[in-house]
Amino acid sequence: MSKVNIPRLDLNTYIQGNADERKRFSDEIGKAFNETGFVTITNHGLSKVLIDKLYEQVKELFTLPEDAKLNYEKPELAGQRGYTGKSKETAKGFKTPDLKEFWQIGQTVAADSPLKADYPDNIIVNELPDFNTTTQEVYKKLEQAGIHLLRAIAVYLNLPENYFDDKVHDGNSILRTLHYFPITNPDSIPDDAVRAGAHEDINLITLLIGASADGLELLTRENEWFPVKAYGEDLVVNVGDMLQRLTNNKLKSTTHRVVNPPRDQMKNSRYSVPFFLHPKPDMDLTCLESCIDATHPKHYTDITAGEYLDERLREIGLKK
Ligand SMILES: O=C(O)CCC(=O)C(=O)O
Ligand SMILES: [Fe+2]
Repeated sequence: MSKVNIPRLDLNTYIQGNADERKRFSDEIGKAFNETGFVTITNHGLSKVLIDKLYEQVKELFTLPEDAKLNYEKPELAGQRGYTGKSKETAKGFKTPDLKEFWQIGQTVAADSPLKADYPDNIIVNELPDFNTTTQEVYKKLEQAGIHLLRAIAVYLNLPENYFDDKVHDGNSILRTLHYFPITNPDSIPDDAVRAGAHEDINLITLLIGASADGLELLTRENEWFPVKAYGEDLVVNVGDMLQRLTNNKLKSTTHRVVNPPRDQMKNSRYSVPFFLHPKPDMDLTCLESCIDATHPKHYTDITAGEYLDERLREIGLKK
C-alpha cells in the first residue's frame, strides 16, 4: 500500500503561535493539500462535551418516526435545508443512490441582508429543541475554525492572509448531519449500493467530525483506496472542488467514499457530521494567476461559486 501523508496539525499553533509556528502550520497544510488533499486537525475549538451532545442529538433526530422526518423534507430547497430521505442522493456518475439519510443546516443572516433571498430559513425540528441549538453552536464553531484554516492556506498560496475572509463571511456553508442506516438484510440491496459512493466535495474545504468511525477512504494518486482515520475528536479536513478550481489543481480535491462494513456489521448505524465551507455565491472562482504557468495551463473556465453549486446540485440529483 502506498504511503499517504495525512498530517495531524494543531490549529492552536496557527491561531496563537509565534511566526515560526504559524509558518510551519501553513507549509504543512499546504503541502498535504497539494499531495493528498487531507489533514487531521486538533485544538479546533469544539470541546468533547459539545461533540458528544451533537451526536446524542443527531441520533435522536434519525430515531424519529419515518413520517415525522418526511414532514421536514423540502425538495424545493434541493436538500439544502432540513431532511433528505433514504436513497435520494446519488454520487456523480453512479446509478444507485447512497445508503444514507441526512439533515442540512445553512447560514443565517439578518432579515435585511442582501443574501437573505439566497439563503432559505433553516428548518426547525419541533420535537428536539436541543438539536436546533446544538447544531447552531457547532455550525458557528466550525465556520470559525474554517476561517483560520483558510488564512493558513492563503499564506501558503502567497495571497494576503485575509484573502478568503470577506468571501466566506456570511458564506453559503452547510452543516450536514448524516446517518448511514442499518441494513438488516444485506441481500435486499443492489450489489453496487454503498454508504457514500466515490465523490469529490463541491465546496472550498470540508471539516468533518466523526471520522473516528471506520469507513471513510480516499483514493491515492496510485489509484488505491486508503482508509482515513482520525483520533478521538480530531477533525478531518479536505479540499473541495471550488478550492481545487481556484488554485488550478495546485490543491487537490481528492476523491473519497464511505464503504459498507462487513456483512455481519451492516445492521449497525454510522453517523458523521461534515461541514461544507462555502463562500458567498458571488465569489469568483477564476483560476488564480499565480497558479497558472507554462507547465500548469489554465484548466477551468471562469465561473462564480453560485453558478458552480447550481450545476453540481443538478448532477447529484438534489436539484431538478
Ligand atoms: O461520512 C463521512 O465520513 C464522509 C461523508 C462525506 O464524504 C460527504 O458527505 O461528503
Ligand atoms: Fe465528501
